[in-house]
Amino acid sequence: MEVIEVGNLRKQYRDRLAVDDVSFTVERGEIFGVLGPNGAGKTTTVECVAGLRTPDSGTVSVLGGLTGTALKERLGVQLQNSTLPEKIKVWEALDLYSSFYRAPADWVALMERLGLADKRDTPYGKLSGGQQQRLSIALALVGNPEVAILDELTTGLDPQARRDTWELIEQVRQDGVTILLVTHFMEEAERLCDRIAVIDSGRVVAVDSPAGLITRVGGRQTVRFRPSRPVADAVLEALPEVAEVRRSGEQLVVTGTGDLLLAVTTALAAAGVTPAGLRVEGATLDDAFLTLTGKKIPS
Ligand SMILES: Nc1ncnc2c1ncn2[C@@H]1O[C@H](COP(=O)(O)OP(=O)(O)OP(=O)(O)O)[C@@H](O)[C@H]1O
Repeated sequence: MEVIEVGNLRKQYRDRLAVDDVSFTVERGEIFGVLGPNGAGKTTTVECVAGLRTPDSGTVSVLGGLTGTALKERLGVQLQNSTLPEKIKVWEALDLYSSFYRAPADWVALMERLGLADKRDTPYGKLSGGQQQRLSIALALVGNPEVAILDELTTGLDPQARRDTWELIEQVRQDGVTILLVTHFMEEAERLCDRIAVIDSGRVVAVDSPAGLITRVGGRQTVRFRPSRPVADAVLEALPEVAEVRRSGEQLVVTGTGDLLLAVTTALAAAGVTPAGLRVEGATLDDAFLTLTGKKIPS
């Protein structure tokens, strides 16, 4: 069953077209990712889904078309740059937010799950960036939502806190919550998302599983090595298997398809070059993203 349906969404801010034409559906129990470069229109899209912005045209339906209070009861939202009053304490924020819902979660348990128990009496303004982020996730989940919208979930968290948050989100999904996740991080998208909409310049360029997106790159591989002596790019570029030759420090990075490794090593042997530290890598979600959008997301 579809929990979120977005059809031909369009949103303009004055002279800036933020969302041009975005359509996707999210199934119950899914973690659905919205991935795209800066300014692609991800936040605007999910704000429209959350009912916080009115689209200029197109349709948005959440949980069969709920609106107003009925929707707020069943939807949890964590938005980028949402701030709380400096002086509100962690427990006060959780207690206050839980009072907005008829059947809230146990906020004490949630506070513990997010590693905030020892910050219970700390004012929001005195929390670190990562702790503020974790509190905002807790506040999105305190209403026991059926659908959670999480925008840049782990931005600002250190690697350990990021991994802990991913585990938490996996647990939340196991509880049956449908999650719409905006992210910049390929690793996060690959680890968490069942399906991903890749958005670029306000349009959906692909919707697929992470593996499906990678397959679209068409078996692209990368061979890396340090040549024992200088070798001209043209030697490798002449091979039909080779699409691109780059240099990264002392390393040569050769991208291509087919039996790339054999073609490259044979050509190097013919040129009297030994490849040191030879590594072969398959396509990644980064490659798929680059192919689909022509842009690279900084990690
Ligand atoms: N309130 C606003 N008023 C005017 N322009 C806006 C507003 N909000 C966003 N924009 C512009 O609309 C475009 C899409 O922004 P949006 O925040 O939706 O993209 P995004 O993909 O979430 O980007 P980021 O990853 O940088 O958050 C951008 O060019 C942005 O500058």
